[in-house]
Amino acid sequence: MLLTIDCGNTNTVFTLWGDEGHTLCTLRTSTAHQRTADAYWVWFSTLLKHHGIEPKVRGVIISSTVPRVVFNLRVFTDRYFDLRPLVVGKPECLLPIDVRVDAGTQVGPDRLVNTVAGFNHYGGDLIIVDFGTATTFDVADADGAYIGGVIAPGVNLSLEALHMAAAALPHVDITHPDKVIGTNTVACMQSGIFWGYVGLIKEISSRIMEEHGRDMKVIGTGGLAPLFQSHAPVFDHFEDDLTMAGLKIIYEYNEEQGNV
Ligand SMILES: Nc1ncnc2c1ncn2[C@@H]1O[C@H](COP(=O)(O)OP(=O)(O)OP(=O)(O)O)[C@@H](O)[C@H]1O
Ligand SMILES: CC(C)(CO)[C@@H](O)C(=O)NCCC(=O)O
Ligand SMILES: [K+]
Repeated sequence: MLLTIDCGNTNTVFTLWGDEGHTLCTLRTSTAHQRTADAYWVWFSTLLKHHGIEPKVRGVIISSTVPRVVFNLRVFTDRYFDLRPLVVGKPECLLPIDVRVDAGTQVGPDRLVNTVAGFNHYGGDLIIVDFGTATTFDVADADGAYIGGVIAPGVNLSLEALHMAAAALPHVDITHPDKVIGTNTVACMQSGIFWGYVGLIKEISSRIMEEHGRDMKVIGTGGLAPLFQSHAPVFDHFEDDLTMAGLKIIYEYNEEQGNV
Protein backbone atom coordinates (compact mmCIF):
# COMPACT_ATOMS: atom_id res chain seq x y z
CA MET A 1 0.00 0.00 0.00
CA LEU A 2 1.08 3.55 -0.78
CA LEU A 3 -0.05 6.51 1.33
CA THR A 4 -0.23 9.89 -0.43
CA ILE A 5 -0.73 12.97 1.76
CA ASP A 6 -1.81 16.36 0.40
CA CYS A 7 -1.72 19.17 2.99
CA GLY A 8 -3.38 22.32 1.74
CA ASN A 9 -3.78 25.48 3.77
CA THR A 10 -7.36 24.44 4.62
CA ASN A 11 -7.53 20.65 4.40
CA THR A 12 -5.21 17.68 4.73
CA VAL A 13 -6.15 14.64 2.67
CA PHE A 14 -4.76 11.11 3.03
CA THR A 15 -5.30 8.62 0.21
CA LEU A 16 -4.38 4.98 0.60
CA TRP A 17 -3.65 3.05 -2.61
CA GLY A 18 -3.75 -0.72 -3.00
CA ASP A 19 -0.88 -2.59 -4.65
CA GLU A 20 -2.91 -2.91 -7.86
CA GLY A 21 -2.93 0.89 -8.09
CA HIS A 22 -6.54 1.55 -7.07
CA THR A 23 -7.71 3.89 -4.30
CA LEU A 24 -8.60 2.05 -1.08
CA CYS A 25 -9.85 5.08 0.81
CA THR A 26 -9.56 8.85 1.09
CA LEU A 27 -9.64 10.59 4.48
CA ARG A 28 -9.94 14.34 4.99
CA THR A 29 -9.17 16.46 8.04
CA SER A 30 -8.47 20.13 8.62
CA THR A 31 -4.86 21.25 8.38
CA ALA A 32 -3.37 21.97 11.81
CA HIS A 33 0.35 22.25 12.48
CA GLN A 34 -0.27 21.47 16.16
CA ARG A 35 -1.57 17.99 15.34
CA THR A 36 0.92 15.45 16.64
CA ALA A 37 2.11 12.20 15.06
CA ASP A 38 0.07 10.27 17.61
CA ALA A 39 -3.07 12.29 16.89
CA TYR A 40 -2.67 11.51 13.16
CA TRP A 41 -2.39 7.83 14.03
CA VAL A 42 -5.51 7.79 16.23
CA TRP A 43 -7.52 9.43 13.45
CA PHE A 44 -6.02 7.35 10.64
CA SER A 45 -6.19 3.92 12.33
CA THR A 46 -9.70 4.49 13.66
CA LEU A 47 -11.06 5.38 10.23
CA LEU A 48 -9.25 2.50 8.55
CA LYS A 49 -10.80 0.12 11.07
CA HIS A 50 -14.17 1.63 10.21
CA HIS A 51 -13.45 0.93 6.51
CA GLY A 52 -12.26 -2.60 7.36
CA ILE A 53 -8.74 -1.95 6.04
CA GLU A 54 -5.60 -3.33 7.65
CA PRO A 55 -2.87 -0.78 6.84
CA LYS A 56 0.26 -2.31 5.30
CA VAL A 57 1.94 0.90 4.18
CA ARG A 58 5.22 0.43 2.28
CA GLY A 59 5.64 3.98 1.03
CA VAL A 60 4.58 7.53 1.95
CA ILE A 61 4.75 10.72 -0.11
CA ILE A 62 3.77 14.17 1.14
CA SER A 63 2.97 17.48 -0.55
CA SER A 64 2.53 20.29 1.94
CA THR A 65 1.81 23.95 1.29
CA VAL A 66 2.21 24.46 5.05
CA PRO A 67 5.87 23.80 5.93
CA ARG A 68 5.21 23.43 9.67
CA VAL A 69 3.00 20.35 9.35
CA VAL A 70 5.73 18.31 7.69
CA PHE A 71 7.62 17.69 10.92
CA ASN A 72 4.76 15.82 12.62
CA LEU A 73 3.94 13.91 9.44
CA ARG A 74 7.56 12.76 9.25
CA VAL A 75 7.36 11.54 12.85
CA PHE A 76 4.02 9.82 12.08
CA THR A 77 5.56 8.01 9.09
CA ASP A 78 8.66 6.99 11.00
CA ARG A 79 6.88 5.89 14.19
CA TYR A 80 3.94 3.99 12.72
CA PHE A 81 5.30 2.65 9.41
CA ASP A 82 9.03 2.69 10.09
CA LEU A 83 9.53 4.61 6.82
CA ARG A 84 11.06 7.84 5.61
CA PRO A 85 8.53 9.76 3.54
CA LEU A 86 9.27 11.45 0.23
CA VAL A 87 8.48 15.16 0.59
CA VAL A 88 7.80 17.00 -2.67
CA GLY A 89 9.99 20.07 -3.01
CA LYS A 90 12.84 18.60 -0.98
CA PRO A 91 16.00 17.80 -2.96
CA GLU A 92 15.74 14.08 -2.15
CA CYS A 93 12.38 13.83 -3.94
CA LEU A 94 12.99 13.56 -7.70
CA LEU A 95 10.48 15.08 -10.13
CA PRO A 96 9.80 13.75 -13.63
CA ILE A 97 9.46 17.33 -14.95
CA ASP A 98 11.68 20.41 -15.14
CA VAL A 99 10.85 23.52 -13.13
CA ARG A 100 11.70 26.72 -14.98
CA VAL A 101 11.04 29.72 -12.72
CA ASP A 102 13.04 32.61 -11.25
CA ALA A 103 16.03 31.49 -9.22
CA GLY A 104 15.23 31.19 -5.52
CA THR A 105 11.46 30.85 -6.05
CA GLN A 106 9.73 28.30 -3.85
CA VAL A 107 6.94 26.92 -6.02
CA GLY A 108 4.03 25.44 -4.06
CA PRO A 109 4.50 21.65 -4.11
CA ASP A 110 0.81 21.15 -4.91
CA ARG A 111 1.35 23.10 -8.14
CA LEU A 112 4.32 20.96 -9.15
CA VAL A 113 2.35 17.80 -8.36
CA ASN A 114 -0.63 19.02 -10.40
CA THR A 115 1.68 19.72 -13.32
CA VAL A 116 3.18 16.22 -13.16
CA ALA A 117 -0.27 14.61 -13.18
CA GLY A 118 -1.61 16.93 -15.89
CA PHE A 119 1.36 16.20 -18.18
CA ASN A 120 1.04 12.46 -17.50
CA HIS A 121 -2.67 12.45 -18.40
CA TYR A 122 -2.81 15.00 -21.24
CA GLY A 123 0.73 15.77 -22.47
CA GLY A 124 2.25 19.26 -22.59
CA ASP A 125 0.98 22.79 -23.24
CA LEU A 126 -1.49 22.72 -20.37
CA ILE A 127 -3.18 25.12 -18.00
CA ILE A 128 -4.27 23.52 -14.72
CA VAL A 129 -6.78 25.44 -12.62
CA ASP A 130 -7.03 24.25 -9.00
CA PHE A 131 -9.77 25.59 -6.70
CA GLY A 132 -8.31 25.26 -3.21
CA THR A 133 -7.66 27.88 -0.56
CA ALA A 134 -6.21 29.87 -3.46
CA THR A 135 -7.29 29.54 -7.08
CA THR A 136 -4.11 28.65 -8.92
CA PHE A 137 -3.20 28.34 -12.59
CA ASP A 138 -0.20 26.11 -13.27
CA VAL A 139 1.31 26.26 -16.73
CA ALA A 140 3.05 23.25 -18.29
CA ASP A 141 5.27 23.74 -21.33
CA ALA A 142 5.36 21.34 -24.31
CA ASP A 143 7.85 19.08 -22.46
CA GLY A 144 5.78 19.11 -19.26
CA ALA A 145 7.99 21.59 -17.42
CA TYR A 146 6.33 23.81 -14.85
CA ILE A 147 6.95 27.32 -16.22
CA GLY A 148 4.90 29.43 -13.81
CA GLY A 149 1.31 30.48 -13.52
CA VAL A 150 -1.14 32.65 -11.65
CA ILE A 151 -2.30 32.83 -8.01
CA ALA A 152 -5.72 34.36 -7.30
CA PRO A 153 -7.78 34.35 -4.11
CA GLY A 154 -9.78 31.20 -3.51
CA VAL A 155 -13.55 31.25 -4.01
CA ASN A 156 -14.38 30.60 -0.35
CA LEU A 157 -11.71 33.07 0.75
CA SER A 158 -13.28 35.80 -1.40
CA LEU A 159 -16.73 35.12 0.04
CA GLU A 160 -15.30 35.13 3.55
CA ALA A 161 -13.46 38.41 2.91
CA LEU A 162 -16.70 40.12 1.84
CA HIS A 163 -18.42 38.92 5.00
CA MET A 164 -15.51 39.94 7.25
CA ALA A 165 -15.07 43.42 5.78
CA ALA A 166 -18.67 44.53 5.33
CA ALA A 167 -20.99 44.62 8.35
CA ALA A 168 -24.16 44.01 6.33
CA LEU A 169 -22.86 41.12 4.24
CA PRO A 170 -23.64 37.66 5.63
CA HIS A 171 -21.63 34.47 5.34
CA VAL A 172 -22.82 32.72 2.18
CA ASP A 173 -21.87 29.55 0.34
CA ILE A 174 -20.95 29.53 -3.31
CA THR A 175 -23.60 28.29 -5.70
CA HIS A 176 -24.63 28.77 -9.29
CA PRO A 177 -27.05 31.72 -9.33
CA ASP A 178 -29.92 31.49 -11.83
CA LYS A 179 -29.65 35.15 -12.76
CA VAL A 180 -26.81 37.64 -12.92
CA ILE A 181 -28.89 40.46 -11.43
CA GLY A 182 -29.36 39.49 -7.81
CA THR A 183 -32.59 40.69 -6.16
CA ASN A 184 -31.37 40.12 -2.59
CA THR A 185 -28.03 40.42 -0.80
CA VAL A 186 -27.16 36.73 -0.87
CA ALA A 187 -28.01 36.42 -4.57
CA CYS A 188 -25.96 39.55 -5.36
CA MET A 189 -22.93 38.11 -3.56
CA GLN A 190 -23.28 34.70 -5.16
CA SER A 191 -23.55 36.29 -8.58
CA GLY A 192 -20.48 38.43 -7.99
CA ILE A 193 -18.39 35.47 -6.97
CA PHE A 194 -19.71 32.87 -9.41
CA TRP A 195 -19.69 35.00 -12.56
CA GLY A 196 -16.60 36.87 -11.38
CA TYR A 197 -14.67 33.59 -11.25
CA VAL A 198 -16.07 32.42 -14.59
CA GLY A 199 -14.70 35.67 -16.04
CA LEU A 200 -11.40 35.26 -14.22
CA ILE A 201 -10.88 31.73 -15.52
CA LYS A 202 -11.76 32.65 -19.12
CA GLU A 203 -9.69 35.82 -19.19
CA ILE A 204 -6.60 34.39 -17.52
CA SER A 205 -6.69 31.20 -19.61
CA SER A 206 -6.94 33.12 -22.88
CA ARG A 207 -4.18 35.53 -21.89
CA ILE A 208 -1.90 32.64 -20.90
CA MET A 209 -2.46 31.04 -24.33
CA GLU A 210 -1.79 34.34 -26.09
CA GLU A 211 1.44 34.82 -24.15
CA HIS A 212 2.49 31.19 -24.61
CA GLY A 213 1.76 31.46 -28.34
CA ARG A 214 0.11 28.06 -28.62
CA ASP A 215 -3.28 26.53 -28.11
CA MET A 216 -3.44 24.82 -24.72
CA LYS A 217 -5.74 22.44 -22.89
CA VAL A 218 -7.37 23.80 -19.74
CA ILE A 219 -7.83 21.26 -16.93
CA GLY A 220 -9.97 22.01 -13.86
CA THR A 221 -9.47 20.30 -10.51
CA GLY A 222 -10.32 20.83 -6.81
CA GLY A 223 -13.58 20.86 -4.88
CA LEU A 224 -15.32 23.64 -6.77
CA ALA A 225 -14.28 22.79 -10.32
CA PRO A 226 -17.44 20.74 -11.08
CA LEU A 227 -19.71 23.58 -9.97
CA PHE A 228 -18.16 25.89 -12.55
CA GLN A 229 -17.89 23.29 -15.27
CA SER A 230 -21.53 22.22 -14.98
CA HIS A 231 -22.86 25.75 -15.49
CA ALA A 232 -20.22 27.50 -17.59
CA PRO A 233 -17.89 25.40 -19.74
CA VAL A 234 -14.55 26.86 -18.74
CA PHE A 235 -12.37 23.71 -18.93
CA ASP A 236 -11.52 21.18 -21.63
CA HIS A 237 -11.33 18.45 -18.98
CA PHE A 238 -12.18 18.00 -15.32
CA GLU A 239 -10.08 15.86 -12.99
CA ASP A 240 -11.48 14.82 -9.64
CA ASP A 241 -8.19 14.91 -7.76
CA LEU A 242 -5.16 15.70 -9.82
CA THR A 243 -2.93 16.29 -6.78
CA MET A 244 -3.38 12.75 -5.43
CA ALA A 245 -2.82 11.24 -8.87
CA GLY A 246 0.36 13.30 -9.20
CA LEU A 247 1.71 12.20 -5.82
CA LYS A 248 1.37 8.56 -6.84
CA ILE A 249 3.12 9.23 -10.18
CA ILE A 250 5.99 11.00 -8.41
CA TYR A 251 6.38 8.18 -5.89
CA GLU A 252 6.52 5.60 -8.70
CA TYR A 253 9.03 7.74 -10.59
CA ASN A 254 11.30 7.77 -7.52
CA GLU A 255 10.93 3.99 -7.29
CA GLU A 256 11.91 3.60 -10.95
CA GLN A 257 14.95 5.79 -10.34
CA GLY A 258 15.97 3.60 -7.40
CA ASN A 259 15.46 6.53 -5.04
CA VAL A 260 13.16 4.72 -2.55
N1 LIG B 1 -20.78 23.32 -3.70
C1 LIG B 1 -19.82 23.63 -2.83
N2 LIG B 1 -19.94 24.70 -2.03
C2 LIG B 1 -18.97 25.03 -1.16
N3 LIG B 1 -17.83 24.36 -1.00
C3 LIG B 1 -17.66 23.26 -1.77
C4 LIG B 1 -18.63 22.84 -2.70
N4 LIG B 1 -18.17 21.72 -3.31
C5 LIG B 1 -16.95 21.47 -2.76
N5 LIG B 1 -16.66 22.40 -1.85
C6 LIG B 1 -15.46 22.52 -1.02
O1 LIG B 1 -14.36 22.17 -1.78
C7 LIG B 1 -13.36 21.80 -0.85
C8 LIG B 1 -12.50 20.73 -1.41
O2 LIG B 1 -11.60 21.39 -2.22
P1 LIG B 1 -10.07 21.12 -2.22
O3 LIG B 1 -9.71 19.92 -1.44
O4 LIG B 1 -9.69 21.19 -3.64
O5 LIG B 1 -9.52 22.42 -1.52
P2 LIG B 1 -9.47 22.85 0.01
O6 LIG B 1 -9.32 21.65 0.85
O7 LIG B 1 -10.62 23.76 0.30
O8 LIG B 1 -8.18 23.76 -0.03
P3 LIG B 1 -6.65 23.35 0.22
O9 LIG B 1 -6.35 22.18 -0.66
O10 LIG B 1 -5.93 24.58 -0.19
O11 LIG B 1 -6.59 23.03 1.67
C9 LIG B 1 -14.02 21.32 0.41
O12 LIG B 1 -13.53 22.08 1.50
C10 LIG B 1 -15.48 21.61 0.18
O13 LIG B 1 -16.02 22.30 1.29
C1 LIG C 1 -0.60 29.08 -3.83
C2 LIG C 1 -0.83 27.98 -2.83
C3 LIG C 1 -1.27 28.57 -1.49
C4 LIG C 1 -1.95 27.07 -3.37
O1 LIG C 1 -2.18 25.98 -2.54
C5 LIG C 1 0.47 27.12 -2.66
O2 LIG C 1 0.79 26.51 -3.86
C6 LIG C 1 1.64 27.94 -2.18
O3 LIG C 1 1.73 28.24 -1.02
N1 LIG C 1 2.55 28.30 -3.10
C7 LIG C 1 3.78 29.01 -2.83
C8 LIG C 1 4.07 30.07 -3.84
C9 LIG C 1 4.08 29.63 -5.28
O4 LIG C 1 3.55 28.59 -5.65
O5 LIG C 1 4.65 30.35 -6.12
K1 LIG D 1 -5.99 21.14 -2.99
